Amino acid sequence: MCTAATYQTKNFYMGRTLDYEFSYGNEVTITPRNYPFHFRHAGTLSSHYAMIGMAHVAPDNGVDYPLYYDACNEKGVCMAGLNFVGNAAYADIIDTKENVAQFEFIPWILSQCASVSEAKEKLVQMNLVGTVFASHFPAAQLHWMIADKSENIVVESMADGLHIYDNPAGVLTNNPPFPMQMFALNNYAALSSRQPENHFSDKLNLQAYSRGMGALGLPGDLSSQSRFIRVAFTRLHSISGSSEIDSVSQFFHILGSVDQQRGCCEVADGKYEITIYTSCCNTDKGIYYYTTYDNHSINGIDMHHENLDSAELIRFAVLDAGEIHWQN
Ligand SMILES: C[C@H](CCC(=O)NCCS(=O)(=O)O)[C@H]1CC[C@H]2[C@@H]3[C@H](O)C[C@@H]4C[C@H](O)CC[C@]4(C)[C@H]3C[C@H](O)[C@]12C
Repeated sequence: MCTAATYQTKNFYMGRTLDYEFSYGNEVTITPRNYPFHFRHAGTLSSHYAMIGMAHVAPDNGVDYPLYYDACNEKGVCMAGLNFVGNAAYADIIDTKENVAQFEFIPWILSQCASVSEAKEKLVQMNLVGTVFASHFPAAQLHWMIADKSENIVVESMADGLHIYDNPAGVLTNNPPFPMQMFALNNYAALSSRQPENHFSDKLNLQAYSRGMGALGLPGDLSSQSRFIRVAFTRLHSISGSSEIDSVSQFFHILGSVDQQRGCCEVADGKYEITIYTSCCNTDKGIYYYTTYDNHSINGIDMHHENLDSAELIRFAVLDAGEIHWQN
């Protein structure tokens, strides 16, 4: 399971949890402006917007290629891919369209679009195809959130075509398709961050005997529908200062509401899904923050501290080891 969300304070933030039972091996990866993208069907882009995000880097014709999971570009557009297993379906190649392989979707949008509005224009001419990166990497079955400070959309490629939805909740998880996730919010319209009043019956003296009872009924399990509701509630009620540390700290608390602990979600005999990493990107400043399952300290990488005019990927190994700051 995975969850992505956005958050607005003085700056605009987007991040995700990456939940899975094993890691493909990922690094925080900056693609500078002059790294040539050789798209499989859509030609070569020699110069483009720079981006930073989490990627598995693999050789492609002798050159390192960034297989992004989530990323943000220097214009403040960000994008995350989340599992959509059983529902994702990619199209066949159509000669009259711009054919984009599923693994190229994040770089194809982020390298060329300065806003979600520009991304929407690109999507009109795009045909998302199932071309694989390599034979040992079958096409990932995903759907995507694309956001900037003004707009948030979800893109789902299904057997009946490409769907683009506005995302007023600012959240994406996994199955079912996005319109069903949004519809389920209707069931929780009565939930509140305030204490409840007794609407049950005036014949009974019902009391709020504990704090937090306004949100009684908020689903606590790890299913993607429940995580969608829980993160939407947490995000929409979130209050924080607008400084960088206040905002980033609050963002990690929002996604912390759907953190997956080892042992609670068994996906095969003895195999458990966990939150491998949680990310938070300051999309205005191009800073990528992350924590990992064992490393709860917030680590940060600022793309503007690197030479963004270069032509080679800039890669940072994830700091995975947990640390305790002893005070005596
Ligand atoms: C497994 C990841 C998604 C995690 C997730 O959504 N878990 C939820 C599980 S469930 O639905 O609730 O069961 C996805 C997100 C991004 C994916 C990767 C990226 O798409 C980049 C390449 C794409 C290649 O086709 C496959 C390898 C790959 C390197 C992908 C491997 C894997 O599918 C990743 C890492």
